[in-house]
Amino acid sequence: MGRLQNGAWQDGWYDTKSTGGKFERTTTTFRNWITPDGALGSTGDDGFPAESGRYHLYVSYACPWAHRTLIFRALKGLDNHIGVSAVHPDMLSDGWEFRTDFDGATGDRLFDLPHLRDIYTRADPNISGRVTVPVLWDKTRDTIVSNESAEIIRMFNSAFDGITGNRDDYWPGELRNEIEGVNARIYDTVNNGVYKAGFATTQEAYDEAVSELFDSLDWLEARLADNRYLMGDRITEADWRLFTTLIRFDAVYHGHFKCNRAKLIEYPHLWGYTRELYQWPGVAQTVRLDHIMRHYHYSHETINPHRIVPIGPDPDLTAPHGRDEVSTRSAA
Ligand SMILES: N[C@@H](CCC(=O)N[C@@H](CS)C(=O)NCC(=O)O)C(=O)O
Repeated sequence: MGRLQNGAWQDGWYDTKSTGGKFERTTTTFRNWITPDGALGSTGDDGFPAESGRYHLYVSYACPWAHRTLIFRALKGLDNHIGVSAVHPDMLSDGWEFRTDFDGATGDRLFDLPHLRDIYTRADPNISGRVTVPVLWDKTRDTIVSNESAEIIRMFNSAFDGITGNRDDYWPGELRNEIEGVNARIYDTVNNGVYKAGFATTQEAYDEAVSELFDSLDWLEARLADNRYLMGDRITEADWRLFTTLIRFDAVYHGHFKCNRAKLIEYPHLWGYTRELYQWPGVAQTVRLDHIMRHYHYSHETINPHRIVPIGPDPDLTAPHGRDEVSTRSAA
């Protein structure tokens, strides 16, 4: 793993020395927005109109942030409008690679380049920063629209509605304030919380992260006892953002990242909720536990130096979820 410095690749692991053993996620670089007519979005430049076949998504099936974008592509009927390339699950000294010797790793379907970093330097030859997935690429302007998953899912939520006719809304105006509050806690203590626990290099940093994580899982368990989804009876982006961490929890975060006060399957409401979301039309195809297991255990040499991929749990994600009863209860 490494980063680009003025367009040149430098190998190296995350620096936690300067932050007292804490893992701190850096901010993303490309922040343009696709809009229905190419008008300026919240940040970046204008000129990225929604068009079928114009944009391409680079993902890792292992990555929870990229996973969000794959889910929104499926939920919003964008499969025939936005192509996908999936990297190899091993992220080693060259960063994400387009090798194809793993089932589901497609290679770079646009340019046949060897590394994801080549996509970044194609967009900007002097770029500095981390080379992360997801990346949303614009074939017309030959550049990166965005590499921020939270914003890509909001583009997918509405920008292409005129093309697909799919008007399902996971970011409804009347719930936005509440969603932002819930997202903030889940991002900090759950989505990123598992990484803060797993990448901590001091006991104090680990203790703090893991205790905030399990406080939040207790809070979510209580919330989902009386609410079918985080916002009640309506599924929103907050649920999909939480789902990509929950679906990885017992497979990698519990063992590999030492988030082992409890397993997900020990929380009846969170576990039923995870199964319901997994069984949502189009979602199961976006979940690749083989990529997830391989990526984390094989790529993080500092945590797992022998790169042994454990046998892993094999929970029945297709078992009846029983969540319809929660809706009935809260509606009654
Ligand atoms: N803010 C980004 C974070 C994406 C991210 O951190 N992706 C990880 C994979 S799970 C990655 O590509 N890491 C490579 C690196 O940090 O060098 C987003 O949500 O889109």
